[in-house]
Amino acid sequence: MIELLDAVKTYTQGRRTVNAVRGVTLRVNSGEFVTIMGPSGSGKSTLMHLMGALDTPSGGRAVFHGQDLQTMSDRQRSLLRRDRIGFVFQAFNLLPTLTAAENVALPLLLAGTNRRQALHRAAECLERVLLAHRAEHFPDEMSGGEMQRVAVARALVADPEAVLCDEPTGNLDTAASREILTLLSKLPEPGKRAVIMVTHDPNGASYGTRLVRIRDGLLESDETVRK
Ligand SMILES: Nc1ncnc2c1ncn2[C@@H]1O[C@H](COP(=O)(O)OP(=O)(O)OP(=O)(O)O)[C@@H](O)[C@H]1O
Repeated sequence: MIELLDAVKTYTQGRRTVNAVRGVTLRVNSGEFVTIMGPSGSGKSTLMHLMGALDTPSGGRAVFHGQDLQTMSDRQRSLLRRDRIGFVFQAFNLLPTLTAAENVALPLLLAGTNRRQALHRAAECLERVLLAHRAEHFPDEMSGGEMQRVAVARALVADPEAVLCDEPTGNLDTAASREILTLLSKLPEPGKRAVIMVTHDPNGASYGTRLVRIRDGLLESDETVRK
């Protein structure tokens, strides 16, 4: 469903060039929970941005369900992200003035869904992350683990085919990390959804079905994780 074919990403700042991703070929299928590990600066986030249509490669190809990202307009790519990909980041990125339910509903509201329907769907997603009882709470009334569960619910609200997570447990204690990882490990469904997670935590990688290691912008290894 998501493919990188000899993908290259080069950043240029003035006369300085950084080869963040130097030719990576990777195919992620629905049903998989792929974790990406590697040293700081090795290109993990850049790789995730390419797979999530947040960025386009400078060379090679990034393909989502057969569609080449470079052939899409910015608007088409942003609709792809809105409707078919969910994102979870280390910093939760919840809006402080909205309740949990409103934060989860926001992507649908921005897409034009009516408020009643959007809040109904948000309630379903909050139930899925076991937070129905926090629907009317504001982010500053919740723990870090709860805020990240709201962020997972928000990522699921459009029923996406891929959920991309960049260090989702980076700000959480061990117990909350475990909860989030357990939750994420239940999201992949064959024929429906894949989860891709960048992590520094080897324990986090043990929740995945496949571990990809990146070093110096290149794929170092790609292995099935034994349960
Ligand atoms: N927008 C940008 N402009 C210029 N250089 C960038 C940009 N984004 C990333 N880089 C550089 O590309 C390289 C790879 O960065 P990336 O963030 O993908 O690594 P990472 O493995 O995710 O690192 P970390 O684990 O520290 O988050 C780094 O050298 C970084 O400085």
